[in-house]
Amino acid sequence: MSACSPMADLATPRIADPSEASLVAVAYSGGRDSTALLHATARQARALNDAGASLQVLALHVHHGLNTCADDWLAHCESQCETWAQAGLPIRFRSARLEGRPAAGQSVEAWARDGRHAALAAMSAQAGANLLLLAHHQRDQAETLLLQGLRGAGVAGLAGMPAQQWREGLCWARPWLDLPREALEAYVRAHQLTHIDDDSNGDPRFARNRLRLSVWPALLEAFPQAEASLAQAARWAQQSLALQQEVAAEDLRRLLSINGLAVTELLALSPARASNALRAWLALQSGRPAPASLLQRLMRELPACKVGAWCCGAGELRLYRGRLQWRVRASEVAAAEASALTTTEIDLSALGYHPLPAWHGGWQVDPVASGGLACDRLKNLQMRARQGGEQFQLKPAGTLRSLKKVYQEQGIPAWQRRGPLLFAGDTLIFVPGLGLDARFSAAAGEPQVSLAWHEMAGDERA
Ligand SMILES: Nc1ncnc2c1ncn2[C@@H]1O[C@H](COP(=O)(O)OP(=O)(O)OP(=O)(O)O)[C@@H](O)[C@H]1O
Repeated sequence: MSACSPMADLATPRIADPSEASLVAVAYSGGRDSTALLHATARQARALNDAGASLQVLALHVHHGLNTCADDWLAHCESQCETWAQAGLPIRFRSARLEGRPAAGQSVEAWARDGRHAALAAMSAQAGANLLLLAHHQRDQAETLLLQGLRGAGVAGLAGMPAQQWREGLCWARPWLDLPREALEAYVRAHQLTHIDDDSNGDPRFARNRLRLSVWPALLEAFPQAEASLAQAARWAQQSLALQQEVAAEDLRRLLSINGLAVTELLALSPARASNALRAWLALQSGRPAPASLLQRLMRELPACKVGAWCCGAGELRLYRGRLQWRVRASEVAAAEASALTTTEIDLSALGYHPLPAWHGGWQVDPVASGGLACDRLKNLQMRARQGGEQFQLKPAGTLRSLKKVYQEQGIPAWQRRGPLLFAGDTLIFVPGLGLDARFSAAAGEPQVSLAWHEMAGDERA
């Protein structure tokens, strides 16, 4: 495969061979880079189809409704795809238009990015695509690292953009992240591709534009290797981030119980390791990175506290009997209860996070080696609110007991008993806070997954 082959090196647990995927989505803004990526992907799909595969490429365009030229860009993208399709490339086109405007004080860039991501995810899901390609390249990665550094980011920010990442059952992949911008320019020239030029790229109100226009030319002149070196620095940061996450997961396995995080044991760790574990736990609880100020405060105050409460997004942290617990605030719980009265049919067979805004949370599905739910049981499940009278078996050698009794025995506080229950038909199979009903634990060697219910923080629910 050539250096510009967009589907090279995209091996993932689910798509080991790209020819197995019948639909590959490409995020197509109409700009130079995504035009090149879409064209190269479609050409490669056609070559694979000639060799017997059956691949379709889905070009996904998002109309942000911000620029007066946005209608023209949409029309350009649609007509370009039509032209390519007529020339025999296996391309289909879809678009979505963002509604509303950024709120007063909200960053336009952040609003557009969040809306675009949601629209791309929704269009991919609707079409049945689980691989979405983005045209970021090495220069974008180098810029991201610089911008994050200038904001004072930690390792997670300095790691830049991942080459691939599963979110909500969709693999977001950047196959050209290691390619210099010049390689894409050369591809566009070689194939005489036409693309749009977004005039807002010259607007110095946006930090990335200021970096591109003023800083980058001077930087390159003084340090010609800057792009490759910064991208390499992001790769080292990605490795460090992975290591931090592994250490945090190991520590949390020891420190966590159903009653929360053991504070004495946490503080017995080195300060760096303790704040690493705390950061990971807070992010798991609230579904988003914890503010650095909260983390610093907790590290300072916890050693001197026996009881305490701290605000954390829409949630609240409580220290009680040596354990730190996180809970959604009472008003949020009431809203969640009100919306949780109906049965929701759900298919959890895709790995990753499945958001359920109406239930104010989502399911995280991860592969495990043992103690999980068999993969062939993940379709046709139902979520229901607790009605009373449910039966649950906690241990393999135990008996079926009333859920209420199991909650009491395990010391689960009332506010942790509100997550939705997961049923297969009439049988309760999973309870947030308690886990999987032991009768449904998959046999050793069987493909299986772990399930976890995460409540969303309030600002995620908007
Ligand atoms: N409006 C959009 N519709 C669909 N995908 C988009 C859109 N804007 C950006 N993307 C995707 O995100 C990637 C990075 O976005 P960025 O804003 O850096 O690109 P761009 O300058 O708009 O266009 P390009 O990267 O195509 O030159 C794009 O390469 C493309 O894959």
